[in-house]
Amino acid sequence: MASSRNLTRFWEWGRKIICVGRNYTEHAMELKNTIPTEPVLFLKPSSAYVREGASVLIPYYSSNLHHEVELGLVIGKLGKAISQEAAMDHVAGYVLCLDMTARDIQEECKKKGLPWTLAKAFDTSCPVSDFIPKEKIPDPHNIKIWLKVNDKVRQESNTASMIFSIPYLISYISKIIALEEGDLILTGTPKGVASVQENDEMKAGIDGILSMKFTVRKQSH
Ligand SMILES: O=C(O)/C=C/C(=O)CC(=O)C(=O)O
Ligand SMILES: [Mg+2]
Repeated sequence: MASSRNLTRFWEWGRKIICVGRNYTEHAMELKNTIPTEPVLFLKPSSAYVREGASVLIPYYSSNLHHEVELGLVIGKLGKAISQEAAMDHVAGYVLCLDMTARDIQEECKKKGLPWTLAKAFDTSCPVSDFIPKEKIPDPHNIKIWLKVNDKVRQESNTASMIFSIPYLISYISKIIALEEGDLILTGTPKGVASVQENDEMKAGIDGILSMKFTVRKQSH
């Protein structure tokens, strides 16, 4: 039976946010990571969502918050162990996302062998754009995504540079975690990640499709 919920406002449903890391060679290299042979996965809670008009917060325990602009895949129907051939049938649309990352905390977690939750999953760590219907992006492996801070370009790349394709990611993830309507997959960030400061304005976009703006504020204790 079809859901009565509005998929174009999937962030209100409280479904899963599954993030892929190190999916662009030049970004893996800028952080001195090896190039992965399988996707690197982590999760964010739905409380991480933030929409234009609200601020992105620097967590009180971090002094190095990084932006990561990413293409997001909005899942339209339930699937487990989805084949690569069927994968695109499970995509209902797209969003532009920021995977906000407390890089100083992530470095500490990596050194201590701890999970990345404090670095990646805090409230406001997942700004999202309006929903983009699937038909508006006929080839998601050939779009330009970009991010500016205070009008200066920081990230600019084509999704053609992803290491693992979208069908591969959907197939790989769904063997481990069932994908449900309203889930979001972040496909990884290209190179150029860097710090933002209080009062900075982040503007990000997909060429020819949309753009979005967020202001950075400090979280009070
Ligand atoms: O391994 C690291 O140092 C950092 C990895 C990430 O933050 C991965 C991503 O979130 C990404 O590549 O988009
Ligand atoms: Mg990321």
